[in-house]
Amino acid sequence: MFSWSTAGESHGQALVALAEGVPAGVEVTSAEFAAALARRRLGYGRGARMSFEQDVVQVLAGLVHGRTIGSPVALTIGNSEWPKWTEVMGVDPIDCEPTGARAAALKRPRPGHADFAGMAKYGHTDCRPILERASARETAARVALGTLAEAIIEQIAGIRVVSHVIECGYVALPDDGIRPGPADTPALDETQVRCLDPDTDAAMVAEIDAAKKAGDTLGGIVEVIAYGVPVGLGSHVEADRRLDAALAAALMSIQAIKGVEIGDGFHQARSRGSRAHDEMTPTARLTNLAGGIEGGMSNGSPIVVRAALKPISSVPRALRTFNVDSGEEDVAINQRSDTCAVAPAAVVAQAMVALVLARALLDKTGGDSVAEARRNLASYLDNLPPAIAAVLGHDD
Ligand SMILES: Cc1cc2nc3c(=O)[nH]c(=O)nc-3n(C[C@H](O)[C@H](O)[C@H](O)COP(=O)(O)O)c2cc1C
Ligand SMILES: C=C(O[C@@H]1CC(C(=O)O)=C[C@@H](OP(=O)(O)O)[C@H]1O)C(=O)O
Repeated sequence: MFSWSTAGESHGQALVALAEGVPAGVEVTSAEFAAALARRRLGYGRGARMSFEQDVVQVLAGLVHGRTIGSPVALTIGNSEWPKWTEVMGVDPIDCEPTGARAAALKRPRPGHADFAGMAKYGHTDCRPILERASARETAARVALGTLAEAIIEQIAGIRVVSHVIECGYVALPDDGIRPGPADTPALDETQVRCLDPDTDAAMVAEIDAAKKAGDTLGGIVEVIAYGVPVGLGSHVEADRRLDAALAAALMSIQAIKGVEIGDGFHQARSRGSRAHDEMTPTARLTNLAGGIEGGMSNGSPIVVRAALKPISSVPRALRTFNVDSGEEDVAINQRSDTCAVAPAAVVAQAMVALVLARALLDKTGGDSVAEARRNLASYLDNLPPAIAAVLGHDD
């Protein structure tokens, strides 16, 4: 079974990513991992850390001459800032207390962060051990894994995944605004806030500037679209095999994501049934309000999912909190934070969707190599009942 995990702290030596159940013969290069990581650093509204830190990716295992060999894929993303943090974040015991600005214990849990609940749960009186792992720095490892997942799903099934920003603060892409196609990732990379509509992109930049000027932060809504997903990934038969449930959990696991929508889910809820569902003719689906999933299974239409990102929690206009030592009122610290991370969140959401689809696809096809998985997929699709193949457009 395809599975993955990450390790690493925000100011530790490196992030680590591990993927298991990877078929042999997936073509992917170090340069592709690096390009995806660079994409996650894009986006207007990011803080200073994005400009001085680099993601140094190194694939350690599972890949030989640009192809997976069937063994686990392991990689690290070195933190180029590590030399400044060795004293505070070093793994071995030290003889004396660390010194310097970075060493000061963080005693004021920041609202909207993991600090308060994490200190209570793990028994710390310093926020550092909590914030180091709660930080969205970890999403770099997920994006690296997503690069592998995108290669798996494209090379076995021709699936292409894109992500964009549809809302940033009060600015929204109009309902009839331009949506990215399967090959639009390079065009999206050229935008400021990952929105192809130039007027909306510019309005989002202005919204971020206004929030920053007011000492405030912003969230937004991202959309991920997966094209070319074969019918029948996921299943209705058991709760934990539902594709919509897996996608919702994966997106919700991203730091600061507070809402997930499959297709036009919230709009559907406000509609009458006669307008809420995607009718079929013998040769086509007429709409895709369901976002490509019915009964927990892909239905052959593009998969469309959205995720809502809360505003950045470290608000320059300091939020009220308390000091964990004195119990007295205080305000939260705020250092060099992002103003808005909606563009990188879209890239992270894309990675999470690719990871879920890679698992669902390999669950369906089986196969220890790309070639075997492809043969199995072709055999399944070639044997669909003819009238069903006709609706999907597979009858030619
Ligand atoms: C790509 C990305 C970048 C982020 N950057 C920041 C940041 O610079 N400052 C901040 O306070 N929160 C940032 N966050 C959000 C925090 O990580 C998040 O609010 C915090 O971990 C608590 O979120 P949770 O309640 O969903 O766990 C970022 C989130 C993402 C997805
Ligand atoms: C480092 C990254 O994002 C970080 C995510 C983050 C948070 O609280 O989630 C807070 C900021 O870090 P710091 O507080 O150390 O300045 C961001 O820069 C990254 O995305 O690579």
